[in-house]
Amino acid sequence: MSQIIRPPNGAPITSQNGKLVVPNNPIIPYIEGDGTGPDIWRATVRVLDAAVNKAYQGQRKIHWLEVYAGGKSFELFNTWLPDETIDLCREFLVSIKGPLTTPIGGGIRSLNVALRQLLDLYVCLRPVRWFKGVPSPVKRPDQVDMVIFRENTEDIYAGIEFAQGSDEAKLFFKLLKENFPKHYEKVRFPETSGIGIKPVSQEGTERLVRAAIDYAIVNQRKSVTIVHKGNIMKFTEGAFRTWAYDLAEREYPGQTYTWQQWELTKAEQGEEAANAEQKQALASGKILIKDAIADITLQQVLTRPTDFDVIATLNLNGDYLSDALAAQVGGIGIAPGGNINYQTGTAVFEATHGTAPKYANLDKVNPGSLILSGEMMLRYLGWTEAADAIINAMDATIASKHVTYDFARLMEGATEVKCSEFADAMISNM
Ligand SMILES: NC(=O)C1=CN([C@@H]2O[C@H](COP(=O)(O)OP(=O)(O)OC[C@H]3O[C@@H](n4cnc5c(N)ncnc54)[C@H](OP(=O)(O)O)[C@@H]3O)[C@@H](O)[C@H]2O)C=CC1
Ligand SMILES: O=C(O)CCC(=O)C(=O)O
Ligand SMILES: [Mg+2]
Repeated sequence: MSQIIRPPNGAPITSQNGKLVVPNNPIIPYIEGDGTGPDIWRATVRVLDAAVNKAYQGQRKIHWLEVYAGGKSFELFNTWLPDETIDLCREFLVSIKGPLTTPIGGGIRSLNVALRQLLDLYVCLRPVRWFKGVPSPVKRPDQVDMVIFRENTEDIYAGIEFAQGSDEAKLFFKLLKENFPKHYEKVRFPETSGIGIKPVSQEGTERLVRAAIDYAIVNQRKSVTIVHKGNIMKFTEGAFRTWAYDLAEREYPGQTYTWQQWELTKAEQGEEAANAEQKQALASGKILIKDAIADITLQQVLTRPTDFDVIATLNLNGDYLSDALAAQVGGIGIAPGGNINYQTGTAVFEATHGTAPKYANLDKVNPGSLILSGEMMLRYLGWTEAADAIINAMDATIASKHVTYDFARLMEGATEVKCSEFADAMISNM
């Protein structure tokens, strides 16, 4: 690739003793993205620059560096994800991206997933909160205030899959037949099966759960719910639950109380004693670590949202849950996220939604998710005043009912604005 010109007046963000060191002129790589990516990026970058300028009056400024992935990269360099992009994201630590297309059923594997795996961004952090006035399908969207910690490097997304009839699938089934005959018997139609493998490790689980508990402590949250399908997938999702509980009890005995402890006390001393122990632990300010099976979770986040606060879950569950929860607070147009490695500091911020290809280049979709991902990025840098300016402008713009099509179609008395006009409105509301 190497046509990349580094901004001459910018400086890199670095990390020292696990803390980010952010200069006033950081270089931040960005990937425009496919489909609606360029539209929402153009809107977002203006809002982010305006917020930084408003907050710091020219004392601080982001120096943007375009790096390439997806369709634009393929057109320019004949490669979907150049090594240089990964190297630059690693070098400059913090970046932001638009969505990238992944073909279904064949073709290239997900570039989004590849970025997360190559940079080892083990947390996909997706906060879900409601902005006053946003149309929602539920009666009390204001009760939704959850933060999803989705494991981002393992599970079925590891990409160990063998296509039906391929040499790999044949070899794999031979291995299964010869070494694990009882398991092989369970594959109902081996000749016509594709196969996928789901690795879930103790290390991967622990670093994710540690990040979720640390977040809960710092942000004074009440609970962390471990969401899993451990009744069915005992040694992956079930183990995730056990490792999560064990980690909380081992590393955070002074700050957490777990349902696993409750079970133990109940077995040894009876339910009343267990209830009293939990009550006392929570009264003393400890965070409750509990768990829920993934299917019922999808119902209960709707029916009793106040039971959920921080959620720690596996990759696939987290993918489903984040889109479902986004719907409760107004949809995927306002669902931000960040992919983070808290050990190295490396992070790539991105919206929860995809490329929404039918709206590409129409200047139509809601840039809110990417703007709020940028807001998360600014907060991550410690640029709190600029992040607050974005939240305030988002509140004011929604309150003025100047909104993109997705909100306008459900909001009484709204004026539908284009993607770029929503950004204009936010900037004028700063
Ligand atoms: N991290 C990433 O880069 C991700 C990439 N993808 C990829 O994106 C592609 C398309 O995926 P798809 O499943 O269609 O999901 P998308 O999220 O791209 O779009 C689904 C629908 O969500 C709504 N939507 C999406 N973005 C916005 C927005 N900014 N404002 C308002 N509404 C929005 C639209 O709904 P409506 O039609 O009701 O207006 C749209 O039709 C696939 O290739 C997929 O792999 C998917 C998810 C994440
Ligand atoms: O990589 C993709 O195309 C989809 C990813 C996705 O849906 C997500 O991360 O939420
Ligand atoms: Mg998704």
